[in-house]
Amino acid sequence: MSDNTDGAVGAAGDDESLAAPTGVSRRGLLGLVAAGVGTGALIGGSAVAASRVSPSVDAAGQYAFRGEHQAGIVTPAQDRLHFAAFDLTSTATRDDLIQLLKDWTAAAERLTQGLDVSESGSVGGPELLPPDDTGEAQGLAASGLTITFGFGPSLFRTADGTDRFGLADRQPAELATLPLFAFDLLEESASDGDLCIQACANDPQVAVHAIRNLSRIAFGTARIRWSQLGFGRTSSTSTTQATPRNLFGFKDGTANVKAEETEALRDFVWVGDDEPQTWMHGGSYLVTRTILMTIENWDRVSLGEQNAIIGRDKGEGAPLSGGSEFSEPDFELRSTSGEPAIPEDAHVRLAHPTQTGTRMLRRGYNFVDGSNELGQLRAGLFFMSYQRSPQQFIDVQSALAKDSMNEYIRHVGSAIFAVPPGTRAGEFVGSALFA
Ligand SMILES: C=CC1=C(C)c2cc3[nH]c(cc4nc(cc5[nH]c(cc1n2)c(C)c5CCC(=O)O)C(CCC(=O)O)=C4C)c(C)c3C=C
Ligand SMILES: [Fe+2]
Repeated sequence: MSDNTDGAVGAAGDDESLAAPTGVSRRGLLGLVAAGVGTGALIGGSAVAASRVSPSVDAAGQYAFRGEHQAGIVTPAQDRLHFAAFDLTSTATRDDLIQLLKDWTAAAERLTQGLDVSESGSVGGPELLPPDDTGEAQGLAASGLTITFGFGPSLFRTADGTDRFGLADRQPAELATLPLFAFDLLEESASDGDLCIQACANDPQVAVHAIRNLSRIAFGTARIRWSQLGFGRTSSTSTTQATPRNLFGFKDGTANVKAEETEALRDFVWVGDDEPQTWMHGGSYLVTRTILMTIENWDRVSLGEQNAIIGRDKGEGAPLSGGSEFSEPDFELRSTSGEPAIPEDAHVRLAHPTQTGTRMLRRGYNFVDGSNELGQLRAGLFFMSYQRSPQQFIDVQSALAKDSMNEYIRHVGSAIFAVPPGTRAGEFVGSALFA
């Protein structure tokens, strides 16, 4: 498999590629069943569960769970997110952790095929027992679901240095809690975690169903520490996708590392063979930042000032030095008054590789989590970035200390996870860590 395939087997539903899905939707599956084609031949030779075989409500494709890299990184960013960070319970043992990862692997592989978590699923089990699957995804297609797992620093060593699971000597040197940055106002309720699961799909119910059922499987071994729903992607991760907009109304993701940039993925996203912890080869580091955006204040800022803060124009997303959306910014260009066309404290100037010396793959989502007593929305950007080294994020975030956007945002959550490489046939997620 090439560097950027990420295990895709179907078109899997980004807005531009929905027209040509090649994954087998439940509706398509039923048609083939009716035509006498054995279902075992269609889905990896495994028997298809009796559950969730009602017609699909859409025809989005599927992504293979197994592959060289975990799906959900360079996979074209789906429109919906449910993210959860977990802590192991105080009684959980190394064997419990391994069993959990095995159970999660089996369930995730089924879920990404649009199936219930087990063969008996939501309605196929005994009447006297709670069903294996909660059932709210019955009748829904796979919807491009990807499930991506990560390991936090506290899985390797607790805050007081305890090696709970015999993993301390397998901790990558770079996997450490991020430093406190200027303006950070971090809340424990949105930070850190032993494990994480990122579920992305084009149907919110499918993403929520995945997290709900995976957390149910973890009962007694791990529980959710914090979680976040996202309703609209704020990045494109493939050149086949249109650039979406964040809640400031700007195009976001224009200069992102894209799935088609094989060399950039190697240089900036995938952990290379030089990492002493071999179990991380082909993996990546995920940073999450819960960033509140004071949109009521932002909405009172003039268009010209908004453009100057970002360094791009709100309509096209073109750099203020001119051109169109994908033109390279010219940071040397000055206006007739002698001022830089892209201000010194503009977001894109400070975050640009010419300033930071690095890039990252951003995969964030918009969120609105209710409102406060003043009627202000608790809105923001759930920022996620994948990088070969956490230092890349640290360098960019440090450069953003001078960002004029800081007046309108507040970082309240922060976490880092080592995301192991893809799971091959016969393996469970992260199995090389325990070898
Ligand atoms: C530490 C990394 C970054 C954080 C945190 C971050 C927050 C953040 N960004 C926007 C809006 C935009 N960001 C844009 C570009 C951009 N942002 C980062 C990094 C972080 N952003 C990078 C590396 C880049 C690319 C720089 C480049 O190479 O040109 C843009 C412009 C469009 C684009 O290229 O994506 C916008 C708009 C918000 C609103 C925000 C926090 C709420
Ligand atoms: Fe940004």
